[in-house]
Amino acid sequence: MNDVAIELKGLRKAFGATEIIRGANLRVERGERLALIGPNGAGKSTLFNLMSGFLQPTSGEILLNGEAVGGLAPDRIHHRGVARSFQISSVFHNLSVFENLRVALLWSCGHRYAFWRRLSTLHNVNERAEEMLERIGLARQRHVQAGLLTYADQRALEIGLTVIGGKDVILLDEPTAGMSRAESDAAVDMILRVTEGKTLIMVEHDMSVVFGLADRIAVLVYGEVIACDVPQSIRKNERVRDAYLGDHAEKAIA
Ligand SMILES: Nc1ncnc2c1ncn2[C@@H]1O[C@H](COP(=O)(O)OP(=O)(O)OP(=O)(O)O)[C@@H](O)[C@H]1O
Repeated sequence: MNDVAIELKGLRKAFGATEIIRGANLRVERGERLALIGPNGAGKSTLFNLMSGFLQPTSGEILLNGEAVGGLAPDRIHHRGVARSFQISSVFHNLSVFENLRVALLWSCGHRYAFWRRLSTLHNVNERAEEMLERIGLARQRHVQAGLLTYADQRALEIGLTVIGGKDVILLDEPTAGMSRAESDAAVDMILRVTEGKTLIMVEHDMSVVFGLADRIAVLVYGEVIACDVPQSIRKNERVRDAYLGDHAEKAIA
């Protein structure tokens, strides 16, 4: 059994004449939680888009469980076990929290959502949606229209929608962006709970979230992974401090 869930080898992506990802190498082990950090414009979202099929690499390889997936369409990569969230909300605002979870689950299993179909008749769907409601802490809001949830609860729902399909590799793009300190702390606990046993790759700017969640941290600077290591080593890494962490590191150590 291959212990590497996802691997990038010499990955490059150019937009016109501008190369944004410049030979990125990364190995993410099965079941590990990896935070991807780096300055604005370093190429973190671009790397996510490449890993999830929303962009095609210019060259280099993306291996999922040892098999090349670079260039496959997003639905094919999803089918092979990768689920991603977006910075922009993917929640259906007019549907209830519970209904959102059921739709996401059906879509992930390859069913088309039909409003006239009695979803309750579909095997297992209600049970799994119930379970996810509990895990994301929204059981009491199950009948609330998703658009009426607080911002933090909408982000929690979004994570539930990403994870509910049962994929093994979860990509979260800035899951705590825009949250208060208390909301971010609660989100960290929730993310730890819902991604247990899965491979998690997360883009995040908030260093207390990064240091609270990650087994390892990969630092992307100008389209290259300049370091990938356990948090204690990243804190001490001179190159990382110079290129990015600076003051962040001092705060993270505290
Ligand atoms: N489709 C595109 N066409 C042209 N340039 C692009 C495209 N997508 C991203 N870029 C450029 O690539 C660079 C990296 O962008 P990206 O969003 O990946 O960075 P990031 O590390 O996620 O930044 P941030 O932390 O600010 O979200 C930026 O200069 C951006 O303008």
